[in-house]
Amino acid sequence: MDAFDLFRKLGAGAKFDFKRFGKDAERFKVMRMMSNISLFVFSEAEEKQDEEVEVDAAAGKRKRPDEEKTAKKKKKDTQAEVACEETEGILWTSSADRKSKGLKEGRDRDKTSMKRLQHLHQEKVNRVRMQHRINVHGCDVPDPVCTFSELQSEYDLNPRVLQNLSAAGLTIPTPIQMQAIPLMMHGRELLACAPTGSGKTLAFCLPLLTHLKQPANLGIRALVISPTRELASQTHRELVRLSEGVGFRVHILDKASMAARKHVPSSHKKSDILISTPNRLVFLLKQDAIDLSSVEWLVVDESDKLFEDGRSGFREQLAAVFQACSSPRVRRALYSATCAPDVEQWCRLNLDNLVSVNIGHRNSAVETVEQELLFVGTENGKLLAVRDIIKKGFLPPMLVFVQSIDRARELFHELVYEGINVDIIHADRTQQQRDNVISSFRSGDIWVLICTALLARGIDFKGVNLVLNYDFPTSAVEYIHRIEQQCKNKGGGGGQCK
Ligand SMILES: Nc1ncnc2c1ncn2[C@@H]1O[C@H](COP(=O)(O)OP(=O)(O)OP(=O)(O)O)[C@@H](O)[C@H]1O
Repeated sequence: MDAFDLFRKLGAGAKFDFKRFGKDAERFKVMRMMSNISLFVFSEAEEKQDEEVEVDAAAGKRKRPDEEKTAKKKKKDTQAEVACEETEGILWTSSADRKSKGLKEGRDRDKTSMKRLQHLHQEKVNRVRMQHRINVHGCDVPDPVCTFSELQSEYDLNPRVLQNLSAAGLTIPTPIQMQAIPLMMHGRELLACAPTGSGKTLAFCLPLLTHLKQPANLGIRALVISPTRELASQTHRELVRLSEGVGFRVHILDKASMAARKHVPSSHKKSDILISTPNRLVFLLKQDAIDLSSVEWLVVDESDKLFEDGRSGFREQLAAVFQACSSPRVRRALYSATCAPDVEQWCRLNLDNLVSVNIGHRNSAVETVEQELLFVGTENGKLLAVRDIIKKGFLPPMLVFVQSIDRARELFHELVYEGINVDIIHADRTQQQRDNVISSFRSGDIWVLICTALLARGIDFKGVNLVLNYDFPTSAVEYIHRIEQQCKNKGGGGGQCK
C-alpha cells in the first residue's frame, strides 16, 4: 500500500474543497480521480447548452433569461450531485457545492424540526380540548383560546370590550367560549352545543362585536334570533353591557320598538346589532318594513327549540329569516343546549364548511348540578314532599316545574297559604305580568316560582338554588333544560318528585 492508497483509506468519506486546496489535491492525485468524472459531466452539459444556444441563435431566437437561469441551475445541481457522490476515497467538493448541499441539508433539517414543532403543538391543543371536554368536528379548526387577552392579541378584540369583560368579573373563557369564539372570529359557520349556563351567549357576542369593529350606518350587520322574548332581552342586556363605551347600536325588537319603527322605517339603518324572536322579525319582513340584506352574521340561539317537533311554524319563520339575510357575505352560527339530530342534519345540508362543537357528553346535564330523586308514592305524596321541603327550610329562590297551566294554578293555590312568597308564570299570563314576575324573582321578592315548560329554556335566573320537577319532564332533553336553570348558579341541586 503506497502513501496515496493509505491517504485514500484514511480519508474515506472526507470532503475535499478543491477550490481552496487545489494544490494539495494535485499532490495527492485527488483531482485526477474525481475531475475525470466531474469535468466530463460538467463539460458535456456545458457543451450541450452552448450548442442549444447556438442553434437558437441560428434560428434567430434567443433563449429567455429565465430559461437560461433554469438551465444554469440544472447544470449546477448536476455538478453538485456528482461532486458530492460518496466514493471509497476522498470526496471532491467545491465551496459552491458545499454551500448548495449545506442549504439542502438545512432545508431538510428545517422541515423535520417544523414537523416536530407542529406535532408538539397539535398535542398541546388536543390536551386542552380533552381537559375541557371540547369535541370538534370539521376541518381546519383554529386552536382554542385559553384567556380573553389572547383574543385581543390574536383577533384584535376591542380593548374596551376586554375591559368591560374584566369589569364584569369574566376572566377565563368557558370551554364553549374557548373553541367557538376563535371559530367565529375566523368566519366559520358553526353548530355549537353546550349545557345551559355554560356561557354560550358570550361565545357569540364577543365575535360579533369583534367582527363589526365599530358602529357604521350600513344597516343591520348582525342578527340574533332567540326563541323567547325573555331570552332575547337577556342577550340584549349582555351585548349592551359588553359594548359599553364602544358605541354599537344594539336593538331588540319588542312591542315598543316595533310601534316606534312603524313611523320611522329607516331607523333600522341605525342598528348595528338586532336581537329578535322569529315571530316579530317575520311580521316585519312580511310587511317589507325591515331590510336584512346587510346582515353579515346570523346567530340562532337555542336552535333546537326552534326546530322542535310540533313547532313547524318556527322552521318556516327561520327559513324566511335565512332567505332575507341575502348578503353573500352572511355567516351563520347555531347555538343550543342539546344536540337535536334534525338540527345537525339541517346544518350539514345548509351551512358552508360546517364545524360542530360539543362540550361534554351529548345531551347530559352539567356536573355541577347535584341531583336527587324523591320517592313520594302517590300524587298526594308530591304535595306533602313539597310542604316538607318548605317546613324544613330551604334556601330560596326555588323553581318548581309542572306539566300544565292548570297544574301550575292548583299548586299555587296550595302553596300560597304556606307563608312563603310564591308566584306562577305561564303562557296565559300577559307579557307585563311575566316581566314583573321575572324581575321580582330576580330581585328576591318571590321565593318560589311555579312555571310550565315555557321558562325551561334560556332564561338566566342568577342564583336559583333549587329546581323541583314536581311533574316529570316529557323528555330527557326537557329535564336538562329545567335543571340547568339551577346550574347557572353553579351549585345547589335539582329535585325530582316521582
Ligand atoms: N367566562 C365566564 N366566566 C364566568 N362566568 C361566565 C362566563 N361566561 C358567561 N358567564 C356567566 O354564566 C352565566 C350563564 O351564561 P349564559 O346565559 O351565557 O349561558 P348559556 O349557555 O347561554 O345558557 P342558555 O342555554 O340559557 O343560553 C351568565 O351569568 C354569564 O354572565
